[in-house]
Amino acid sequence: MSRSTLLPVLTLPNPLVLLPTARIQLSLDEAVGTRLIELVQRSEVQLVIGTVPCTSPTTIHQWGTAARVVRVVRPISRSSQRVYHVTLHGLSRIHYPDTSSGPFAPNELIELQAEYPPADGPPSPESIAPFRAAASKLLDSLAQDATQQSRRDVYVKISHMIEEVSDDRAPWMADIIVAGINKIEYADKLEYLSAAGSDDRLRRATELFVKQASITEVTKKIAQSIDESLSKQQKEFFLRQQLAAIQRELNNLNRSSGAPIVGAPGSAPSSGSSSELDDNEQSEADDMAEIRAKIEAMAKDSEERKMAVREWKRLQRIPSGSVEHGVIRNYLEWLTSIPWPSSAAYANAASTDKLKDRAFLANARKQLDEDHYGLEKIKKRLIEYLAVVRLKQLQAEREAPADTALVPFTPPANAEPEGGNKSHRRVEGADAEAKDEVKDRRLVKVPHPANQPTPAPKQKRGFAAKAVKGPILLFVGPPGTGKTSLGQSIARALDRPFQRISLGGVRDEAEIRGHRRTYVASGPGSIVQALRKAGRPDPVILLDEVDKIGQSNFHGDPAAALLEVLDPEQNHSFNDHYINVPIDLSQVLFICTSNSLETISAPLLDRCEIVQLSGYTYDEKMHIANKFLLPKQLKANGLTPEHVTLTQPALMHIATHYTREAGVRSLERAIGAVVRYKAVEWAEYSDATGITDVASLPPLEVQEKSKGKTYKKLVEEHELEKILGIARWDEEELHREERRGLVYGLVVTGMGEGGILPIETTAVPGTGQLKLTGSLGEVIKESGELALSWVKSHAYDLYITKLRSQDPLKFPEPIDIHLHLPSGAVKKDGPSAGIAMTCAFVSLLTGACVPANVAMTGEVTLRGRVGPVGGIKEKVLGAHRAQVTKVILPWANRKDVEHDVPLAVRAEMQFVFVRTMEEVLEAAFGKGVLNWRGNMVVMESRL
Ligand SMILES: Nc1ncnc2c1ncn2[C@@H]1O[C@H](COP(=O)(O)OP(=O)(O)OP(=O)(O)O)[C@@H](O)[C@H]1O
Repeated sequence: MSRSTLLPVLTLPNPLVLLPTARIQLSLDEAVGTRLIELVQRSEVQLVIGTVPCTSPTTIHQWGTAARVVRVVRPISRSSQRVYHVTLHGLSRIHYPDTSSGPFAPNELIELQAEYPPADGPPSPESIAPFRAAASKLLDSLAQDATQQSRRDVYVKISHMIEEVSDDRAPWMADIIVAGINKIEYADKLEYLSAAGSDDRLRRATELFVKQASITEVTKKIAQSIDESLSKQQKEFFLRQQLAAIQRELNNLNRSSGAPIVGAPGSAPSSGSSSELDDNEQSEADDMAEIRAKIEAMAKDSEERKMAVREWKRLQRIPSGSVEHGVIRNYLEWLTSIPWPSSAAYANAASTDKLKDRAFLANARKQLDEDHYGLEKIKKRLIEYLAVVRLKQLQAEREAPADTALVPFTPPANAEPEGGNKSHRRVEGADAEAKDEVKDRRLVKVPHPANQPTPAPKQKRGFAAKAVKGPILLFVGPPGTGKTSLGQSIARALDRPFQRISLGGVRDEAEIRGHRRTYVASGPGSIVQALRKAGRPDPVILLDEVDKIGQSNFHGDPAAALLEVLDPEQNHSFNDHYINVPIDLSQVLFICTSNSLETISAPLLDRCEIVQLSGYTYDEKMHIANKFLLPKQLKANGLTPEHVTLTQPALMHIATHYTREAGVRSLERAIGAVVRYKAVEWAEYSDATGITDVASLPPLEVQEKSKGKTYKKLVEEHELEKILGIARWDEEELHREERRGLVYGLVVTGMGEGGILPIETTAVPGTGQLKLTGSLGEVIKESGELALSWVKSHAYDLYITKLRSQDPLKFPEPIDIHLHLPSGAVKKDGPSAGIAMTCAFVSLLTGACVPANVAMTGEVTLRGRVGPVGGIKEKVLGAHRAQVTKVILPWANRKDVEHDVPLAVRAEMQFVFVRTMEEVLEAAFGKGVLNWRGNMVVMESRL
């Protein structure tokens, strides 16, 4: 029979449920806490209250648990609303018959009628056995999955208790376990709380345990299946990789046999099942197949083939995503893309046929004339050069033994490099030997197959058999004189590819020779790159600006690397650090260009044949501008000769006032600027009038009458300032003046360009010293001192001093002479300013002036002899450009003027060739301007 009593009952907030045997702790607000404390204080024994779960904010469950109040504490902090903490220990189930009197709220202490259910007997064995089994199973699996050792121990301990506990204590055990499992749902707990009878309780606990165990099992299974599916993906990835590899092999087979592989997955184009998604894989496969085919085409037993095969084998062993794979592949791509002279692919070069052509030299001459105006001597030299190349080539072909021929290697249908899968090659017994023998015969000299069953067609010898070593040309001259474009013309004449390597500022040997493969992002040097771009082993390679290559430094010696490239004795086995296989460069025609010879190392000069280009006269420039530069610029700017016509005076004005150079590069640029200006004008006119065809352009008068926009084809001299701005060189000409102590010398700059250089002298109070400034080198300083000594020794004869024993720098007043060469930042050296400096001193000390139209060059000795100097053509052309009309030159340079200076220039200038200083003074100052005391002969013998 159940006992009924009025109890203080604490409503538990959702999802709290207190089961018998369990303990909970919860916070209460001030009012509830104070009441509870009052109750505790009033009670003589330990206070027991009822607890009831709130199933919703206003209702309570019908079953609850009587609980002992273990502790009520009031924490020190009063900040929060819930200020009391109470600990309750569940004792037994209680039933609340009247729960409809609500509404109820959680966390409240209410008075409720509660009934204790009657004590139940021991549970039946039918419900105990499944309970024990289900509980053990659940606890075991919980112990297995527990991550903390302490938890695992608890589960194991309870599991043991289940086995040992007596039957009548089993419901108590059920309460303990259900209360201890956090994962049990709220509704299940409420239902379990309602189970008053022992059997009922065990049955529901068993159900709960089974449910929990199956949830855990399912969770595990799901996790496992996720794991499995992940590893399946990985498996799929590997399978796909294998599939791609198989497809590649099939494609190779397909390609070499020419037959489509029907139904092969990915045999894309033939099966028609390709998709753009396969592109990457497909192109990857294609690239590898291409490399492989190129390796196969390499000459057997050649160094490059051995290296390629070795690297190919390594490539096969390395996973395709790895860094190393990329490095090796990159290397193989380079190695196989070099046009190896030994390769059968280059056995027949088109240029050989070209060379055999009887009209070869005539055609070459035509080509040179088409590309360049003038340069007669140079063209003659180039024709000689081409004739030598041709003769050597033909001779090499004749010398090749007639009874041997190269059988070109045609890869067999299923051929593969040595690095390939060996199982493909397996053939049985004698048959295998025979096949190997056939393979070994690839690209080797074999006796002429006169009586062979299937004779191979006789081929021309490959490049490996030729040994043509052309001389190396070195074009030296100022910028823009056509050195590079002459190189291009030679390549066109020989019908060979042209490549240009700029050596200006190359400081690192690796730029020529490549970096070793151990460096990150290493690659081959410029020679190999040029060969690859040319695509043939016999290109014309222009080494531009060899004079500007860096000297030996800690990055190696680039000039030394160049020596190896250019030396015919060494360049058949040029070693690029990256490629690391000797490369035969003996078929390459190297042409070097340079602005001056001074900075080129002697060993390099020794290997080259020098061809001097010294700049153009105005007349030549006019021709080049009319025939080449203007048409080129018109074409480049989308116009025709009908659109723009430059008058000859206008062209000449551009050349003389807007450019001051030996070559024609600035002239071309200025012409380009004029053409562009006209292009804009034409476009504006065309937009305004709708006239698009220049043929229907009305005459200028008609255009002007219409009062709209006008367009004039003709560009005249007076319009240039509007187009090109103020002329650059007008001012300087005004500044050339006739002054005491000032003389114009002739110089050649580091760029190989000639010009005039003022030599300024002035006298300042001093102690008879000579001061030389203007970045002067040792030699030019010495010749300055020498010049002064000559003047001092002739001071009396020239009426500078009154007594032979007087020093003109000390009498009548002590002075210092300061000599300066302007453009102070530019280094100057050499003896050729000797006569000009002497004239400057004489002018300073006598007061006579040298006219501004006179310029001179020549070395002077202490005896007053004038010695020859270099760069006469450049200097004379420079003087001509500067509109100097009288040039004083050493007698020994007469032939240079006759040979090198164009007639047109000679006709416009006066040349005075001198042997002695006296002749120089007469030519410079004019006859009779300087007074001489006594007789020259006497004077000379005295010295
Ligand atoms: N004799 C010539 N006939 C026709 N065109 C010429 C002639 N000389 C030079 N040119 C033209 O002048 C331009 C400059 O020539 P190029 O580039 O060959 O000069 P470069 O001597 O190589 O100069 P750099 O020393 O600066 O390299 C080119 O457009 C070239 O065609």
